Amino acid sequence: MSKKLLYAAQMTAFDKDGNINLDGIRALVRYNIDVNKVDGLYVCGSTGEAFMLNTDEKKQVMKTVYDEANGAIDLVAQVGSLNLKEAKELAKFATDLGYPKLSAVTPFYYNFTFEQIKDYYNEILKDVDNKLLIYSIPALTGVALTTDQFAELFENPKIIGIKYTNADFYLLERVRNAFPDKLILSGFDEMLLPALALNVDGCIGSTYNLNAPRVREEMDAFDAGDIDKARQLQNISNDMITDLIANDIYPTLKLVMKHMGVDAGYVKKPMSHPTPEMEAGAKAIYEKYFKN
Ligand SMILES: CC(=O)N[C@H](C=O)[C@@H](O)[C@H](O)[C@H](O)CO
Ligand SMILES: CC(=O)C(=O)O
Repeated sequence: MSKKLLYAAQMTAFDKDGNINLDGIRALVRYNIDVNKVDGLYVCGSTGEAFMLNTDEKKQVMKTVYDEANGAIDLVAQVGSLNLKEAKELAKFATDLGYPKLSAVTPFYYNFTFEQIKDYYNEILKDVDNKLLIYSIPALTGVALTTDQFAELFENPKIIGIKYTNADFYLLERVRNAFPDKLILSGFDEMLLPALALNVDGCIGSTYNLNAPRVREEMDAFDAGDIDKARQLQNISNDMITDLIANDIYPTLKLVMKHMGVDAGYVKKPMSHPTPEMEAGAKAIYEKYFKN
């Protein structure tokens, strides 16, 4: 049985005014490699607040992460954008840098038809020699692809898998069995164990920036057939994720990181800057789940 893959969704550090902080980004990457020992990073996704960045900022983030990782781990550049020209430009930029994989969110906001979505993916990949994971997150995009639609997208051989951020386990079972050779990575950290039960290849998530060691232990327990242990670990993780969400997850991820010795700076507005109550909540999360 091959080992499950653990990817952190890379955060982007900002200063108080919303400018990207490259030193903070480097420190986060180092922590993910040296302490979390992740297999890879998902760069410029939701957790990276990338849908609030301009093209040049996205390029700077991709370059800084690539540079700091220095070939030590796998890297996935999320290039999807409602501006297809930007998506293409980023796909070329990340590929030229050396990113071994791309990903693109399904185009959102306008109710695009499936034909339009298919054109979008094929267009992004047309001029680049790279592989791509479909980023499926229906709760935020409103786009829920079916098994048949995934099959049509997979007709493009450059499309190698799915980042599956969806609570629909019926669909996950259908998709996993329809495409045994595709890379399927689970995107809801709080639903990892049921996704493992359906034989996903691993996971990508925001909370792994903090919680990767516990999650590695859970996946190893699962691989070893120790489901009770995996369930206990998922239970602790889910208490932690429930507390993170109640405290406002994006700024709180960064606040807890700071307790771990990594200054990840601020989130970007319109996300919220921390209040004293949020700071106290983050300290409590750190002490309860991470201080040893
Ligand atoms: C929108 C978003 O951030 N999704 C992440 C990955 O897809 C997850 O890692 C969640 O943050 C996490 O599962 C908490 O709900
Ligand atoms: C996995 C996730 O949270 C992201 O899109 O960044």
